[in-house]
Amino acid sequence: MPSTRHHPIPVTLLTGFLGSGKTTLLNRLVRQPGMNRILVIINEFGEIGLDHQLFSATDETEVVTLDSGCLCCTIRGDLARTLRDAPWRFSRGGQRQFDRLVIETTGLADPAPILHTLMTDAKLVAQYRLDGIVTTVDAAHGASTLDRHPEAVKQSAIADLLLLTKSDLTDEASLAALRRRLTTINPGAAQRVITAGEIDATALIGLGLMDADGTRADLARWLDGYLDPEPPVMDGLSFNAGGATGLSPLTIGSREAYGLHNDPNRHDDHIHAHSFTLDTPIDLARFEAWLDLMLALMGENMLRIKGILNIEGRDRPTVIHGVQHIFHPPVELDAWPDEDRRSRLVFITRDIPRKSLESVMVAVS
Ligand SMILES: Nc1nc2c(ncn2[C@@H]2O[C@H](COP(=O)(O)OP(=O)(O)OP(=O)(O)O)[C@@H](O)[C@H]2O)c(=O)[nH]1
Repeated sequence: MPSTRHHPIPVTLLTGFLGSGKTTLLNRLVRQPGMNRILVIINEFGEIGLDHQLFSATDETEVVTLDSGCLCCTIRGDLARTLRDAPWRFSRGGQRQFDRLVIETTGLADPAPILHTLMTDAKLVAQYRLDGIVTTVDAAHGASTLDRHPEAVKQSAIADLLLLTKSDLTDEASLAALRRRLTTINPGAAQRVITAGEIDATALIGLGLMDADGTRADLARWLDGYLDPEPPVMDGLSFNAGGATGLSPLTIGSREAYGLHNDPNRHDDHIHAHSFTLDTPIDLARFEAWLDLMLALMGENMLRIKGILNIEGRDRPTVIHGVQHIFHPPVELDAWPDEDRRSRLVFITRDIPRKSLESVMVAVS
């Protein structure tokens, strides 16, 4: 079997609501030059309209609960097996036939269990690394889908890149309103408007935290969508820089700033992105204790956590990356990407008051 130990295969998770254009996008992508060495796994049983040599569909008949035993960690057993077997199944003469994996989820799926599997299954952790989460949003029906389906809100909330599809079926004002709404749900995700799945494949690559060599030159882009105090579409942003504690909280995307009024029945009004910068190095033991407690208490509502940490006594930055209560093992980067040595953390949460996060952030700094 080809070794993947030192070069885990990058994985792109492609999610998005039913009919939002995932398959259309994939069919266009795999035809682009240099994209023939992508393995596409479709986590869906039934008719598949993908015109590609290297793909595998999984059969959702068996449900497996991972070790943590909770509902949000149930995954289709067949998918986990397909992922484990793929490197040898798609190899010829001992040579793996693919360099990148794309997993397309079913439109109604919560993508979290798939991410959990990638992060916790020891064999998969050695074989693969998550490169990014791409979510398609139907520009024509996106707003009503977000209104009616919490799965769609969650798919948007955890994305690294949001692709607004079917822009030909909507008008500019509706598209702009949808974009603003998505910005409030997930201010750090880049947004691209596409038609008929037309996008350069390179735009979907390298969205994650780590480069293959363990450094991340573009770390700023990864976090700064959340941290930029003056992003162009976000007037009304409240920014409280500095303070006696050295804690610089940044509240992003208040709904009123976008002309959106809070409505507890709207799914996305429960989702908030909270960012923090910490000027002083973090006490690791206290931070870990806090994180364990937070995740135990509100794991399922902590949708995504990303952070670069300046840990007391360490010269190099440590990055953390979690989906709900599951974390990638923390990774120490080779070097800080720039002069900024502050710890930066982003939490995308559902129904977690900012104050709960804030009080403990002060405690660890
Ligand atoms: N007008 C228009 N139609 C599109 C566009 N992108 C996709 N479609 C159509 O939308 C329909 C659904 O697209 P799919 O690519 O099958 O969507 P999907 O997300 O894979 O759907 P599921 O697998 O059911 O979740 C198809 O009829 C596509 O031809 C677009 O940009 N414009």
